[in-house]
Amino acid sequence: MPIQSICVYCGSQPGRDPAYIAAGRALGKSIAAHGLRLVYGGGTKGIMGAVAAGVLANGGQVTGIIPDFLVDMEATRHSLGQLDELIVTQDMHARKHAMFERSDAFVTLPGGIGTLEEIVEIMTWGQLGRHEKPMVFANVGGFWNPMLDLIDHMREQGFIHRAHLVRPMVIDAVEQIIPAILDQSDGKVAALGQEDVISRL
Ligand SMILES: Nc1ncnc2c1ncn2[C@@H]1O[C@H](COP(=O)(O)O)[C@@H](O)[C@H]1O
Repeated sequence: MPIQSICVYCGSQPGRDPAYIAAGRALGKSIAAHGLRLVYGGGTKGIMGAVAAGVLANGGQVTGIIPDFLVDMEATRHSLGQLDELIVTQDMHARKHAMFERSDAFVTLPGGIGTLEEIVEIMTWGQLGRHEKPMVFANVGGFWNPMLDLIDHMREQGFIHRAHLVRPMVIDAVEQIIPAILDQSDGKVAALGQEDVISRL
């Protein structure tokens, strides 16, 4: 099944380093340039807003999936009207399920607790054999290193079972992410030969 849509998990805040917002915009641009659809949480601020803006500014398509209560928290409600598809769910559970169902791959940019929860759930479902969709940590400025260390620690201590099912890619350069996902889905990731920028847990 060809990759058609990319789910991006990321912070609803911009973070301290301007590189995070720049990475969000660049990833959005890359998604649009490859003719793929962005699926994301519908936020219009922070890195979430930057990714969506990056897609829309480059003629791409965006599906925002947002729970009812968060629509009302969005000060810029009108901005949601700029998305070409907006799905409003009853609650967070329905939202996360809809994001999973509509996405062919998952990318995690820097973010906070919400972002962490989202990618951990996707890794959990992978470990349980519920999907084989590509997963990527966009390791902007080494942001995810503490998380990657924790996962290594869990593995060393014997808590990562069926580890072959939980093998997200770790990619530093945002421009490399979409090509790596497309190559993985073609079974070509080994041929990339870029172990310095693309590694696997
Ligand atoms: N304003 C928001 N709009 C949409 N979604 C939001 C918003 N604020 C938080 N969220 C949810 O949280 C994650 C990101 O959470 P962080 O804690 O900022 O990493 C986002 O995907 C939504 O699920």
